[in-house]
Amino acid sequence: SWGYAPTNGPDKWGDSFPIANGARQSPIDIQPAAASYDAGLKPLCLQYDASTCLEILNNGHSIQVTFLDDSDKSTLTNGPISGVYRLKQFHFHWGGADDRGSEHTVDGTKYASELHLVHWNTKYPSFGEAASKPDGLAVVGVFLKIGDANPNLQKLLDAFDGIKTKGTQTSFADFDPATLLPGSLDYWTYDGSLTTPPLLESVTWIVCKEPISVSSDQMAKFRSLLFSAQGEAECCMVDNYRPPQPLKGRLVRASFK
Ligand SMILES: NS(=O)(=O)c1ccc(O)c(NC(=O)NCCc2ccccn2)c1
Ligand SMILES: [Zn+2]
Repeated sequence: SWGYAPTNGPDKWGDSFPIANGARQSPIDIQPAAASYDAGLKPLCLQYDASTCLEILNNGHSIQVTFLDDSDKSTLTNGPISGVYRLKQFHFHWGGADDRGSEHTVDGTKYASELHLVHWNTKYPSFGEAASKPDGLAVVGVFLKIGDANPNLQKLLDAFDGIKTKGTQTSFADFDPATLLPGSLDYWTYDGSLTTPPLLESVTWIVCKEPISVSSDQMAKFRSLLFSAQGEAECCMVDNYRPPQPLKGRLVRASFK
């Protein structure tokens, strides 16, 4: 199945998922000078309840923290979207070294990692239903920039020993994802897709301009995870990012001047 190796990575995804060459694929290179300031864009409203945090898992592509999404306890409202979107999960993408790892880039600049907070539109009955609709999902992207250690990542990193291999998970309670947001919620927004197969063109992307910090040592913890399952030849979970895709005439709007 799909992955990030030369044999099954991003350049091969189009063989099984032809939408890989579609009109609204993600990620993209964001060029701030070409973005259009839209005074009509509202501030993001992210309201999360730590008690909805369920577990942390290694799904063989990334590490993912999943949330109870049977009520409007953890939601995204306003910003570029209308209605209420529920938080389903968050996960990361990162590189094999500090000079790469993010999926979106800014004027070609790659960050060491990128956090994705995945929300689905409650006008649909579930994430799975929403994932196939053009307005079904909204993902907030936050860049991780190498600098001081980030204390808000530590609880997450401390859980990694229990989820080293593909298919492992552990309970993970009382984590507030708002602690991973930057001080400013200025953002760029554009219509895009899932950045992994099935590459569904159902995502309103909301990429924060301000990164959060992560230290080199903390990044090394991410790189100690494995793509491989227990008993398989060990394969380090690194470079699990899709490179930028053609903009194909799309408009990128900015919430700030
Ligand atoms: N990287 S991303 O675009 O934020 C993102 C967000 C939510 C996702 O479910 C995915 N992709 C993902 O989970 N793919 C494998 C499982 C899946 C998800 C959706 C529909 C069918 N199968 C990517
Ligand atoms: Zn992602």
